[in-house]
Amino acid sequence: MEENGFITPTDVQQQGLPVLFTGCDCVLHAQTGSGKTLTYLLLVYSIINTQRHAVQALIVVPTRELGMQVTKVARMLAAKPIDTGDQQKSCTVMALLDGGLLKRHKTWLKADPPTIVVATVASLCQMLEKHVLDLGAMRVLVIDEVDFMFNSSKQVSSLRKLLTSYSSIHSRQTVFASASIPQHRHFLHDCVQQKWTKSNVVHVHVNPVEPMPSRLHHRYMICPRNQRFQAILSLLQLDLPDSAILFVNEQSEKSKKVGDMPTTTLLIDFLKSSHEEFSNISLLEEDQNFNSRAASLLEVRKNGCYLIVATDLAARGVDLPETTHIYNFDLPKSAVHYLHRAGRTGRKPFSEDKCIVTSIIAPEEHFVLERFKHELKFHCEELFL
Ligand SMILES: Nc1ncnc2c1ncn2[C@@H]1O[C@H](COP(=O)(O)OP(=O)(O)OP(=O)(O)O)[C@@H](O)[C@H]1O
Repeated sequence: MEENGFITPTDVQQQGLPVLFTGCDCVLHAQTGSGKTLTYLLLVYSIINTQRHAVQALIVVPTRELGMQVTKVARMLAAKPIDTGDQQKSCTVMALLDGGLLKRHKTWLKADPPTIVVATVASLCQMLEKHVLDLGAMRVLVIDEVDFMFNSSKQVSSLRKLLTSYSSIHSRQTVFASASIPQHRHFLHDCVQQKWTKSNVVHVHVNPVEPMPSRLHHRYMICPRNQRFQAILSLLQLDLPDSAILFVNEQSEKSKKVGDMPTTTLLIDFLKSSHEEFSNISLLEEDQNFNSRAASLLEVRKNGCYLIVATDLAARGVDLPETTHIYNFDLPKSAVHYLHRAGRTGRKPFSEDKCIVTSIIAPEEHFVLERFKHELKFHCEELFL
């Protein structure tokens, strides 16, 4: 840990690891940017046996981008071989993600199974149905962004199959993680009733009274919808953010059908034509192909200071710790979406930096923001430009 700059454990690591090391099933419920990834990876590295040639840990994530990020952290930790006395052997980590070349993975899984697999549900189930991936030796199963996984219809049936038929609660330690678990008591009841976890599952709920990091500073600006573009330009020129993510809602199927230009494109074109300082803007949205999504993230990570226009694809788990400002060009669909978008900033544990979240809202949306403020217990300062 120290070699990688992790000197002091975060709250979720301090509270979660002692529970995880007892072997208990666990729901890690802690704020965005609080170090949940490292918490479950430390558990994985504490129980895998690098002498065994079998998949011993499976980490399931909602998106390719989050999967690549978790794989990178896992490989960084695996880089230092674990000294097992007679010989040192480092473990291998496979990324089994949507958009990947599964043919190559099939060969790899048959020839020399990796110790750890990081997977999206669709790719994982393809390999399980083809009996290419064997979970017989799996000792820990992690479902990251668990609330999203159970609420997105595309993956919930495959997820339930994974939890109850492709593996059993008695042969594995199950870890769920998220910064948001709506109606968590109801969810924990379901975990036991549906046999997703053992009955003594532990809910590690860090900061139950503060759903979001206290160092986030929330603001809002009321303006008619037809003046939003000018409003975001004025905000950017006021703030001059080092690194910012501008969130817009995903284009509706109806809008696509009538051939409207997506808001992401309209916003990027407007900003680029308004000021040369906005010439370099990255895009991250579902409708891009995987390569252009990867290229955007690579560009952003390389530059260190960036302006990204993104949909909620970038709201879950993506870790860009340099992000200082978040702008909601469209108000998110729910308080949970607001929490995860806001959580893309304020991601440096132990930092005192103030990080700013600004929403541009139409007058008729004010009551929605009030509802988010109540649900997520935060104050929001009105901006007048
Ligand atoms: N003990 C630590 N000390 C310093 N930095 C840490 C520590 N643990 C994790 N971090 C860093 O904190 C940042 C956030 O960690 P991580 O992405 O795991 O958060 P998270 O809880 O998974 O957030 P989210 O809910 O948004 O997915 C990362 O850049 C990570 O490297």
